[in-house]
Amino acid sequence: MVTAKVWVLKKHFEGFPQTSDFEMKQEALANLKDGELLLESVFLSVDPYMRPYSKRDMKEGDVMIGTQVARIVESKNPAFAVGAFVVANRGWRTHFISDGKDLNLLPASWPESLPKSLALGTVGMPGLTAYFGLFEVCKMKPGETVLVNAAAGAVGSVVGQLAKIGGCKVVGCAGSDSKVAYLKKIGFDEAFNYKTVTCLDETLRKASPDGYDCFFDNVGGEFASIAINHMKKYGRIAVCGAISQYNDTVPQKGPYIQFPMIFNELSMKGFIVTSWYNRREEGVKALLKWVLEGKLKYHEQVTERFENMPAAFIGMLKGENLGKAIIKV
Ligand SMILES: NC(=O)C1=CN([C@@H]2O[C@H](COP(=O)(O)OP(=O)(O)OC[C@H]3O[C@@H](n4cnc5c(N)ncnc54)[C@H](OP(=O)(O)O)[C@@H]3O)[C@@H](O)[C@H]2O)C=CC1
Ligand SMILES: CCCCC/C=C\CC(=O)/C=C/C=C/C=C/[C@@H](O)CCCC(=O)O
Repeated sequence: MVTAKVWVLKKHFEGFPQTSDFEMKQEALANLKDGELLLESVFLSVDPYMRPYSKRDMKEGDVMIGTQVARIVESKNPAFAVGAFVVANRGWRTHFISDGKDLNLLPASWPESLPKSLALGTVGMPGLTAYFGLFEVCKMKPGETVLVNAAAGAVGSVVGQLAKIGGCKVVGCAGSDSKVAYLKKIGFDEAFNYKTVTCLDETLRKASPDGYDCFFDNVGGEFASIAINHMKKYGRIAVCGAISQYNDTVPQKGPYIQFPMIFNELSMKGFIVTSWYNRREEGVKALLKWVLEGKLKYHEQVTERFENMPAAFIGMLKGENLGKAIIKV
């Protein structure tokens, strides 16, 4: 009998999550039935969506939502061999049983040399978010100028590099000087620390005096309200996330945005990456190719041990991660 360790949401978050909001429990797993398989999580993901989704989708006592790269350790399902690796969406747990219907095998072309954790980041949901957000929502064209915030993170760092691959000028911001240095290292044309600039409006103008064709917004809030005034005519805004608001206890008051929307006839579209999952294979194939060609660089903020998962989640929300935040079990 295998016993899984799981993290449950003990108490709904109020403001920033606290470690006391989580509780680790043990879960005895039954013996496999025909068609089932037993898996162990090898890498787990912590992502910003877990903060707002926990309020919308979870009740206290539920296992925290999330995805993992898992290895098949026992199989009574002929379609899945022991030793194979999959991406699953089974939450914060060390082991789980599946009937195989909710598993995505890692591509057969995945080279041994490439960390399998990338299937949770650059070559996984965040990378696909950047891919579809840029190509299908922003519809960026060569020669355009792209702005992206949270640019040193799992999604933003891919947005900037894909925009460079697409022949665009890229401006990004992040919350530390070391992250800004990283952005310049991976090819951003302009990068700034939004926490230390004296005037965001002036900084955005200086970075691109003609304005921006595409704005990939991961942050929302005041940044977005200022940035929208720097959009070129017919500019496009991909509303990807609003992490500046996820931990608010009192909703922020957003200034008036209709004027630049109308005056510059802007397109602004919210999107959720799972709406593009019918083309997931296309995206993963493209991202994997660019990584292997060295055109798409990656960085992972790896936290060791399952027990440290809440701290890693809180740290990511506070900006302590460079690149994708990952837990190595
Ligand atoms: N629509 C969709 O389908 C998806 C949307 N998303 C969204 O994309 C965004 C980025 O996600 P992801 O790349 O996974 O996360 P990141 O790896 O970028 O980590 C979150 C980062 O957000 C930044 N941040 C945190 N609080 C604030 C704040 N108050 N103001 C500005 N920046 C802040 C921090 O970086 P910094 O140092 O820059 O402050 C932190 O490192 C999130 O909003 C997320 O919800 C992600 C996946 C799918
Ligand atoms: C202040 C309100 C903010 C609303 C937008 C919140 C988050 C946007 C975002 O980050 C979306 C992420 C989507 C992630 C999808 C992950 C999938 O791997 C599975 C997620 C769970 C599920 O839908 O089954």
